Amino acid sequence: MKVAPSILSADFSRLGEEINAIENGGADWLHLDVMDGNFVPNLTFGPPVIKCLRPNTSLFFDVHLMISTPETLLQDFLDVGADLITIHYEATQKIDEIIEIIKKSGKKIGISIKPNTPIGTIKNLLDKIDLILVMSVEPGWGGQKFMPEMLEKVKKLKAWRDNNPENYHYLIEIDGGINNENILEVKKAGVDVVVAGSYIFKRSNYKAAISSLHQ
Ligand SMILES: O=C(CO)[C@@H](O)[C@H](O)COP(=O)(O)O
Ligand SMILES: [Fe+2]
Repeated sequence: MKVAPSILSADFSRLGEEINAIENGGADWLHLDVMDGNFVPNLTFGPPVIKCLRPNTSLFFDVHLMISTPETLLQDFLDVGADLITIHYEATQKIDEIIEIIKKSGKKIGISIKPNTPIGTIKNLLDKIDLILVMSVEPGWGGQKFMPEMLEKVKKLKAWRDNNPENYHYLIEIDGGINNENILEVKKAGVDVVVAGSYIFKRSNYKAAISSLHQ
């Protein structure tokens, strides 16, 4: 299982150093939470910040777009070095178009769903995507409480993929409230990639925090 620290809980005044520290601490991916103050009430950063971070690390850039109509900024995120772009199912009417554009660019495409969106809603997209991101908190902030009932979505996604390996190749990622107390349950449900923000960045030893999620 891969661990993708979310820089949302990092010290933004020292972002480059923080990323080097989690890279040296064994992070597999870097999770970048982009918020627009519209799809979610919070605001973070956009393509210029990601562009500055790109030469600083060789980590895989897992960009989680919590923005309305992501199609308008898609090319910018591709241009600044995103490796995987995850858009929210609830944020656009143009999912098929977005999937096409990202696939043509050679980058990976993920779809995310909020806690209240049933998993069946996106079933018809699963054969076209590289990753499905199950939100285990309401998107918008780090440091919220994990919603264990979201693991039912993970179990369904795993069963669908196991039963249809020719058509389904997606990774299952979970995001929100992950820590050393729920990680075993999360792993057992079938998650391939865990995002963790506050659990890692609130600790002084990032390596130990990342290792505790890997085990
Ligand atoms: O997308 C989001 C929040 O909307 C996340 O990626 C959070 O940043 C995860 O933070 P923790 O819940 O692990 O503190
Ligand atoms: Fe996220």
